[in-house]
Amino acid sequence: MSLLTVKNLSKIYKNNRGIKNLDLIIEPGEIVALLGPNGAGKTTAIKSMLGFVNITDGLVIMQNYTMNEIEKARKETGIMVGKPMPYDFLTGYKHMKIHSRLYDQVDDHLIDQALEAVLLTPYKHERIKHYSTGMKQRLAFAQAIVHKPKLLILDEPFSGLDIEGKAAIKNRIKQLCHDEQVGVLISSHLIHDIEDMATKVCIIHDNRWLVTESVNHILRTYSSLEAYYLDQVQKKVVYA
Ligand SMILES: Nc1ncnc2c1ncn2[C@@H]1O[C@H](COP(=O)(O)OP(=O)(O)OP(=O)(O)O)[C@@H](O)[C@H]1O
Repeated sequence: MSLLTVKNLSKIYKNNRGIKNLDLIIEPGEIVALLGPNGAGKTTAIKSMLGFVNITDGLVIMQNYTMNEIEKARKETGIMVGKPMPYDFLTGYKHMKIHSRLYDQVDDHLIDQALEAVLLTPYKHERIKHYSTGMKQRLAFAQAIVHKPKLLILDEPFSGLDIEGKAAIKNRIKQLCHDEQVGVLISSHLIHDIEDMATKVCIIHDNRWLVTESVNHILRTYSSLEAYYLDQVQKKVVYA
């Protein structure tokens, strides 16, 4: 059974922008990159799947829940959307402790594991107001994985991260997919951020879905994901 099925999803704002006709499936163990330039509709697509905005049309089934039960689906999913906004006066550890009250199964061991995965162990008793932007981003990822969800939905998770922070998060994502068959959706406007981990790419451009394709399949024909991406965008311009 798929972890996420999105069919013909559209969210069209009054200005006629947003996202149109998105199709996407995430199976256990897959890392799906939602690729598109700034303003393409990535965040709108993710907010629509998660029920944070009312959709215009389409179908979403997340971990066997329909849109009517999206709150249950969200609780079983690891989510990073928007700028992290933890309480500055808490320590990283206390922040995780309070967040974890949402879940029965999260104990100190899981909190420590999540903080370790994002290299925050040495700073866990420091107040968040002393964290850098990248440290807050890493804390947001720790928060997303702490309850061991089977599905992760991450909107631009690498923004503001340095090389080590990015590598730590990528390694944990790959490990979760490989060892625990977690499925992951990662949005990015940078192919280089996802090319060493994505198993599938979903390209959106100009507020429209273009294509969803497996990376193995793409690399049989194209020399790189970048070449494939540029070809898809070029075809769209020609046929528009
Ligand atoms: N609340 C809103 N009302 C009207 N238009 C909106 C709203 N939110 C986003 N848009 C428009 O919808 C389009 C898609 O925006 P979205 O934020 O989803 O893009 P994105 O791909 O996530 O971009 P970025 O990479 O810059 O974060 C943009 O043209 C944006 O201006």
